[in-house]
Amino acid sequence: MLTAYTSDEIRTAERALMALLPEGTLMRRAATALAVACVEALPRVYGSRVVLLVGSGDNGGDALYAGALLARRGARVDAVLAGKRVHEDGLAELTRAGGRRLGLSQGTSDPAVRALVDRADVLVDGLVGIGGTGALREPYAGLARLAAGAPGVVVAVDVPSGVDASTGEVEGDAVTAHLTVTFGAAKAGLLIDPGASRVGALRVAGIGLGPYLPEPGVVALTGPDVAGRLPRPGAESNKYRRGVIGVVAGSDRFTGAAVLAVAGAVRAGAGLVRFAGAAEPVRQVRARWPEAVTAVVSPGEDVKDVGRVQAWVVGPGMGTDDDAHALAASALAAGVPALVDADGLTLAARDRSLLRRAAPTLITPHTGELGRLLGVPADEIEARRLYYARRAAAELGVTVLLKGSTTLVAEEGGPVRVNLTGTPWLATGGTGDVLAGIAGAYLAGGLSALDAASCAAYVHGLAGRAAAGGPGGGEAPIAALDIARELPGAIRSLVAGG
Ligand SMILES: NC(=O)C1=CN([C@@H]2O[C@H](COP(=O)(O)OP(=O)(O)OC[C@H]3O[C@@H](n4cnc5c(N)ncnc54)[C@H](OP(=O)(O)O)[C@@H]3O)[C@@H](O)[C@H]2O)[C@@H](O)CC1
Ligand SMILES: [K+]
Repeated sequence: MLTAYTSDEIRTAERALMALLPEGTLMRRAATALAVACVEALPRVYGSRVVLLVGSGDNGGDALYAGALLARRGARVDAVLAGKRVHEDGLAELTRAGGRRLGLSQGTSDPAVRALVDRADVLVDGLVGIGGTGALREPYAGLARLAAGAPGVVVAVDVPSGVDASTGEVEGDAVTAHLTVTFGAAKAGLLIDPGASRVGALRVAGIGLGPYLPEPGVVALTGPDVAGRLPRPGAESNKYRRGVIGVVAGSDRFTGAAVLAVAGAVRAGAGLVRFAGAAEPVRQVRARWPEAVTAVVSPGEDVKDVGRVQAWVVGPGMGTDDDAHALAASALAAGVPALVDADGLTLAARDRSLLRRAAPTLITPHTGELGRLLGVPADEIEARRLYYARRAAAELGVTVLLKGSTTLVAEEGGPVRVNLTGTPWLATGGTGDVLAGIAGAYLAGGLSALDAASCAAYVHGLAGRAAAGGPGGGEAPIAALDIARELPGAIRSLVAGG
């Protein structure tokens, strides 16, 4: 499991470790790791051009010491000093190694600065790290904009400047890096958008902080974590023991969501799928998924008549009228785990009592749906994903899977799980319905809401990548049903350790 921390947690650990070590040890460890990363990013070090963007704090100090190491290996190193102060020892080290310095007396539009940035093979962003607060101020903001047009490799020191290391929030200009070398442990903000998309490749450089770190507030499951959690049939299994999932989805107007949710459930390995809905979606589901047991539910009927299930999925495409409300309420009245998605969430936004249940409840909103549930604009949620995922879990008393550029799974009292698989190509109609089916199958298979949600997000992301053209993620458009098709292969390679 990858663990991630806030700036304060890192600082506390850093203080505890620093008290045991000679002064400057940690910075030298950090600078060495940073210099090694720069060496690897360069075709050859000797004769290459390295430009350091240096802020006033220790983040700048790291850049200066790393620059000194590169200068000693024959690189031409120029430091652009952006702050009112500079890490004096770091600057002295760079100067001794033959590096040069340039002030910003003429501002960031200084042609000399632009020329350096334009010719840099590697541009090192040492403006601010975990000490950064709020939107980048000038002249740092101007340098971040300049870095955006740099032709060389942009390497961020600890955190891309302008990204809040604790939350991933980005208030103004921020550096977009090709590679971020972060020290001691991952910072939560490096895993969560909008910050995460500024990070590029992430390298965590150990500097000995491990024993001093607290319980993490943010974690990410890795492949083996997910493989170890997935429900798998044993010799004693039968379709009922493996988990029967009930799906309440679709309407005479919207039939696709029903087919897609059932597809996710079947392909994720549900023992049996029971589908309940209006006549037309039932017809469509029967035609596409003969494996499912279907029942037409007329207005006023109770879904319980469909048969016993171990978990319900309620909502995709079911509509939001009174009949839909009654149907959702009858499924959610059952004392088994339930997943509420899409129209089910719109209904819950109008009537929160739908979510007040004794059995575990998982909601799977995108930012717009969560916005309606909390009464907050969607773009505000997009900007502060970690905060709102946590708040929703606490306020609504449910497990929250917040979809979008980085999927988060939050439950009160525990660390938030970030999903690291996926591809931007997943942002297309119907993929959420497939995800609901997968997570519902895992709930029915006996996983907790937290595990069902995070394992579903993981395999959904893997299948999405495969559908887009390859295990690492290709660049091809995908349709939602492609994800269901790729699921068995993705799960197979995950379980095999691939
Ligand atoms: N943790 C570890 O174990 C290790 C940590 N190490 C390193 O130390 C780094 C932390 O260093 P740090 O504490 O000196 O803070 P840092 O990030 O350099 O920035 C602080 C300065 O930035 C400024 N500033 C702030 N916000 C701003 C804004 N919005 N816009 C513009 N300016 C802004 C503000 O300057 P001021 O405005 O006061 O002049 C403030 O003083 C850490 O990220 C890692 O790289 C390694 O060396 C060793 C191991
Ligand atoms: K930085």
